[in-house]
Amino acid sequence: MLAPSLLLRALGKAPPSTEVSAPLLPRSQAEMAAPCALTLPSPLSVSSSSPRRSRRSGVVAMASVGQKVYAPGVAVSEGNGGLPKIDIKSPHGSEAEIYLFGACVTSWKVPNGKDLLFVRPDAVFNGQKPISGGIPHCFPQFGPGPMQQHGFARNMNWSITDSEVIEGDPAVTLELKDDSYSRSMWDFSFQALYKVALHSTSLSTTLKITNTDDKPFSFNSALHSYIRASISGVSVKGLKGCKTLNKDPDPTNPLEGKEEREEVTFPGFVDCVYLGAPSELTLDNGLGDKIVISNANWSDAVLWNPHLQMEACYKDFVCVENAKIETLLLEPKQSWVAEQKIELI
Ligand SMILES: O=P(O)(O)OC[C@H]1O[C@@H](O)[C@H](O)[C@@H](O)[C@@H]1O
Repeated sequence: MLAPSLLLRALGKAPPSTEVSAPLLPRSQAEMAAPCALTLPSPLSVSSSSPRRSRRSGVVAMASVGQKVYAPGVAVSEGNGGLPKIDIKSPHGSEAEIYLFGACVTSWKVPNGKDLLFVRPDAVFNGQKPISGGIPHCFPQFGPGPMQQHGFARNMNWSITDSEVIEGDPAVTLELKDDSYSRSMWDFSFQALYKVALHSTSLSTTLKITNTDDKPFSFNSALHSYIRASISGVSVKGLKGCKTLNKDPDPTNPLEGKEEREEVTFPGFVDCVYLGAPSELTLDNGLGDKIVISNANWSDAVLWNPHLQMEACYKDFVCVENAKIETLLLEPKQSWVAEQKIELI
């Protein structure tokens, strides 16, 4: 049972919307709709004053204002450190957990019970430091840069704006808006909407950043995905030919190069940005699983394994991050949308 104060935080500041949240775009549509930055004519949220339910082309949505009513397969509970988390369960047997702090997906279990994500043993759940593991956000800065490492979205509380069932599977949408904390680092008004949709063998996320200010802003971003692995057996396919920015040895002065390998492996420390990455990478996690990480509009990728810098856990994970490294400019009212799908094949 969630403590009342936590429940209030979980229910968040914004009323859930039910009418206009679209199912995840098929890849081709997402690409067409968002080649770079697109202007959406109308705001995304339509608020309701009482719980209600709508059904449109396979989408069932349930939401309430100030009441704990979510779509079937979606619940809010108390997680580590008393932080609220969303639990989503698919009737196909997969499940995921998302902390409102950082909108961080910390667990994604496929029907055989395996959790394909990894949370570092040094992760703290105190609502102060970002959660080190799962899929943290890097926004509005990937870094290094003038702001704190990876920006602020991973250490702010997001709120739930929508929950729905799409063709039998649950999905939730979280929202982040600027506040005094974000403005102390980045003085802009913005809205981030993050939709997480569970399927039997895949997890999709759609991130939409909207400039709600009256002046343009620039940002970059990444989904810093920690994938459970056995590092000596890990390989990532699909990056051959990409321009690389190798952050080893100096992250502030990365070395330019080109990836020549069909398969990238992790025999030691790796911290490398791949510019113009393809829309699909194949990861062998070294544990017997093949995972396809596909995306629309995340133009770049990052591979990271800390090796002996994190002696206690480096063997157990690899970060394969979809990223937008080259700075993106959004004019007032413009939005940028990017989608990621992680699929066990
Ligand atoms: O420990 P953090 O702040 O989550 O960052 C971990 C790493 O994240 C990676 O994305 C960066 O490329 C690395 O340079 C960085 O060290």
